Amino acid sequence: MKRLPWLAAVVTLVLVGGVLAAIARPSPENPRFITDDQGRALILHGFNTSGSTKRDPDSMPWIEEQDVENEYRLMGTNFVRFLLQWSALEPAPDEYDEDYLDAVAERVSWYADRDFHVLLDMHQDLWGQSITAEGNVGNGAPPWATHTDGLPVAEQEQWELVYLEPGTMRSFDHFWNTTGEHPELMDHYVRAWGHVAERFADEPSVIGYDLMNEPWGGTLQGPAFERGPLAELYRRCIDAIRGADEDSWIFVEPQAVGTNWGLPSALPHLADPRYGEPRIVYAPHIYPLPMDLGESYGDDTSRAWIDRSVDLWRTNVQATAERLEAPVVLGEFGLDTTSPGAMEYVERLLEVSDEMGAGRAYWSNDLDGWGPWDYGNGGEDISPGALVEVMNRPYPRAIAGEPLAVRYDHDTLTLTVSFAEKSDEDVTGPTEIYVPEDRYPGGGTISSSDPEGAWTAEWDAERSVWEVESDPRRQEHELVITPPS
Ligand SMILES: CN(C)c1ccc(C(=O)NC[C@H]2N[C@H](CO)[C@@H](O)[C@@H]2O)cc1
Repeated sequence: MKRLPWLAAVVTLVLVGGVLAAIARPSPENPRFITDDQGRALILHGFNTSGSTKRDPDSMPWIEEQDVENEYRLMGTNFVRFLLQWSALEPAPDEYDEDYLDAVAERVSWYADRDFHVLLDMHQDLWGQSITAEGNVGNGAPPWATHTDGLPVAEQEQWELVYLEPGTMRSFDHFWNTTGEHPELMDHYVRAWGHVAERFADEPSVIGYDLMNEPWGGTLQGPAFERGPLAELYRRCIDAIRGADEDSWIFVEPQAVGTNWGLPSALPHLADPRYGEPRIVYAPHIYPLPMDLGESYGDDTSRAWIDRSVDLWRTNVQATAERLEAPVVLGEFGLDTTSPGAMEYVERLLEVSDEMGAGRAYWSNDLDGWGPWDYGNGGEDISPGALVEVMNRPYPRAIAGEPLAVRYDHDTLTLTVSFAEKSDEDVTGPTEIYVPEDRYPGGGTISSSDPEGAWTAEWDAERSVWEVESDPRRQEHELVITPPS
């Protein structure tokens, strides 16, 4: 991609300056957290798995079970955004491929056996493979649901521009019923989600469903799209899922364009008909515009623009999460790990998601220079890349209370976890903190603000996790973990 620093600066200045004036306002921290069946707040930390799914003949990621084991051993992750393909799920109208779902379920079990939380992501990019005859550009929707009306779709040097191709625009316009000619498409999509929910409703490791990856409104953009057909799709999918699964969390994304850069979303509040607290999660992505334009975090001027974009993104994400009354999971963040300053950028986003109390999934677990692996010999030789050390950081997997703050100081390797007792709810089980054994032999040193003898900490060497039982008589607790003193 050509470097256009002056354009990056001008465009970002306009975006950040203009929108900050209109939108920026202090907003309360993340109003809620995703909780497990013991009422504990979950901090989700993991990867998108994987980009390779888009081109795999079976629509499966490249990973095998040993790769899941390696990921846990090397990085202690507890979350995976697992890519699904509608085209594999429903190869013909109302015909579901149960072998495909069996293959998904097998991979879910690999993660379940290691206490991961699995988010099933109905992934699309550029609508679907059959927007071009070669089938090598888009992914997601099946051919029978793709109506380009014969309009052209030319491949582009920058893949994103294919979203603007007439045939791609038409395919989306038919799906959102902007044309009024194919209302059946959204019907099928909604029923497909209902079928997936029926299949995984009783799988406790499936934490939830991400209804559509990076939605694109075609000729309908911005609030007209997000508050119109996108919200309609979400409401219908929520109802279909709740007809089969009362308890999983339902993840909704804003339109990608603009919000990936930090601009505000107009997504409206979405009701959850389940009995009890709503379980809707706001799941935006972040790809700062200066980086999309080729700037790197290693350049001081660009880093300043990127940091301002990240701050804008955070402000607007928290405003939308407040409106949705939803916890936040950063569904995608990532970059070319060989670019200058790449690891500092990742550290910054891990810090921001910690401060927001947000989960996060790095894009992506692939052998492609963005992922955590160095690889050679056609992918046969895989070894940990630079990203592994950055992602392999101590973090609280589950917090037995209401999180107040999670702070990791990578200079002193000190993790601080503060949380309050939740008097109004039953919370059972320990606070679980993953600590990488390599830099914290034996789990390092752990301390609590609770009185001596009123709290306990057990080191589970097999999982590399501290299990902490705190003093219920204390309203607030602060745990501090450092390398062995
Ligand atoms: C014009 N539109 C609609 C558009 C432009 C750019 C992206 C994008 O960069 N997305 C970032 C990453 N997300 C996908 C997977 O979800 C990756 O392939 C992209 O790198 C998305 C949409």
